[in-house]
Amino acid sequence: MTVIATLGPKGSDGYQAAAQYNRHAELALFNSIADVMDGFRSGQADLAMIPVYNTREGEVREYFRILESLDQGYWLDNVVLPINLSLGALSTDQRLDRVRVIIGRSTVFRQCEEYIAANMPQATLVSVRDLEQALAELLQDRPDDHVVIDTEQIINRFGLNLLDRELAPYNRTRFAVIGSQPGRQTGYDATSIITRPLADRVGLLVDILNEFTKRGINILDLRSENDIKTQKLQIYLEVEGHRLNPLLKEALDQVEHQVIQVAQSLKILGSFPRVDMRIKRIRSFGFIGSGAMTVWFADKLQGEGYATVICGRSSTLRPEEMIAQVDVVVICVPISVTTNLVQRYGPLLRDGQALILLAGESETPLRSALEATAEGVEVMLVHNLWGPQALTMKDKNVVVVRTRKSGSLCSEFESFMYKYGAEIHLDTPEKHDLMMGVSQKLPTAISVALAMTLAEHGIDYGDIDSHSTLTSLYGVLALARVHSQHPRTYAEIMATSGEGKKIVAGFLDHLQRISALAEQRQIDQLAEIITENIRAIPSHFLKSKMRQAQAVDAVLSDIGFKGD
Ligand SMILES: NC(=O)C1=CN([C@@H]2O[C@H](COP(=O)(O)OP(=O)(O)OC[C@H]3O[C@@H](n4cnc5c(N)ncnc54)[C@H](O)[C@@H]3O)[C@@H](O)[C@H]2O)C=CC1
Ligand SMILES: O=C(O)C(=O)Cc1ccc(O)cc1
Repeated sequence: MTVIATLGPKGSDGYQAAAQYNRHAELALFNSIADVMDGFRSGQADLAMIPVYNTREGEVREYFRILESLDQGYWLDNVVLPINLSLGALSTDQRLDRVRVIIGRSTVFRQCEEYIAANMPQATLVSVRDLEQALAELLQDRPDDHVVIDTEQIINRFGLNLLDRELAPYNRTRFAVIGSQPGRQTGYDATSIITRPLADRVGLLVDILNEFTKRGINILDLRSENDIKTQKLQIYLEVEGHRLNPLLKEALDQVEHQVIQVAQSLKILGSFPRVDMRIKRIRSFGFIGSGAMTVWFADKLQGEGYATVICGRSSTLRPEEMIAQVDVVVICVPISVTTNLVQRYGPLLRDGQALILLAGESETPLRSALEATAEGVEVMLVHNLWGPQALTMKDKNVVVVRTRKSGSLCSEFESFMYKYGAEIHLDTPEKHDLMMGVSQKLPTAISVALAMTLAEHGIDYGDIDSHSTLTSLYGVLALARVHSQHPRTYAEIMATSGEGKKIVAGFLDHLQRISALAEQRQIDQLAEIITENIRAIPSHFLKSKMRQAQAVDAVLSDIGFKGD
């Protein structure tokens, strides 16, 4: 039978946490965290349960030092226990203003500070290590001005009268479960790490955090302490992901060898299923479409603890069945079939579900989604401006088009993207499509037309680099990007409808006019057009983009980036 070492006595919060973790386990009860750990180390118990954080007290200070010396154990799980503290007395008519002594454990006193100050400010607090023994003595001596604070179970177990309940509301304690085997990977994990005492170094903390941030790894907790003897800084971190996750391994490796630059300066305390204090309304996402972007988002959502189901054209699970099972339906198919599928599947959603469109076009698909779904169905469009090859969404743009039917489920999806660092921009459907005319339809059309022109005139691509100016390189880079990815993605982009169409149409008119003026050698007029353009472009925009262009020039002229 499993034996768990935990804080006693029977009925206390430590006892309840261990019983909640494994109700069949035998519990070995101790009076201090250090004794609990000694019990585990000496082999008296298979697991140890120690309090690490309380919503009212903050961190439990001893645990930092205890964990630092954790040499033969792993932090492998957690228990979050609501703590309900009650007041017990020997008589039922005990008046609170006559109480002289309150008996309890020190942590309980800290949690009930406000209650004691408000109701028994005159009382002396007697903090005991061994509550069991203190209560036995109380029952023997029976002083009429003593009361006890602890859980209701303890008050009842010692036959005391319950005077008041819930002395400290919103009181929850997180306990760490320590075992001798590392925790298994569940896909929704966190890892806790502590550093050895660190030598002073400018920017150390920022540089450590940056290794996680640039890999899109969320930091859940950060604390620091000064080592008692050396007064050097020690940092405790809890980050999302399992210690076997390649990105996390890479980040930890960089922190140890590139940032701190001291071997063995990090100690991984363990990986465990993530403790979720936030309230989530969405449990599951169902995707219609099983392409690259679906796989990308489903993977990230799973990492956030959501269940995901994917329906492709050839999967056995049909969208009709899937829709009935999930909270949020995501349609992520080529732009040209999005509206069709919205019309087909939108009516199957019921009130309380959400339909999220992941697509590069907004006006027509959203209008159909609003028409096709019942009044109580949430509707929103998300257009991520990165491709499926992106490692993370950190600092990448995403356009979110909310509708009058976007509610809390849609907000939860937005929060998920916010959490992982996406730059969220809210647009109307028309604004989205207009701006995609500028950033997608037109540049793609130009790149495609340029490649066709080069082919038509038999231009040798080997001559491009040797004859390019700094300015002409940009167009060639766009050409390369468009022709290095899935042709269908860019064909779909060129064929989108909505406000963006007028950008391509306007461009063609102006190109023709410029081309005619050039043909007629109207140099003054052409220069006048450019001057007018300069007046229309905000000067701060021009300046800032020119600075960026020069930074790109510097990279491109670097020997490693010169074309070969
Ligand atoms: N690939 C990219 O770089 C980006 C794509 N997007 C958007 O994501 C959406 C999906 O794009 P990808 O995943 O890249 O496409 P994809 O071509 O990789 O996958 C599309 C999926 O839709 C399915 N599909 C095609 N026609 C269908 C039909 N008639 N009925 C049912 N399913 C059908 C295909 O079987 C495939 O599973 C598009 O709306 C696109 O605008 C957004 C940003 C970037
Ligand atoms: O990676 C790139 O350059 C892209 O342009 C990716 C991309 C493709 C399609 C979209 O709708 C949004 C972004």
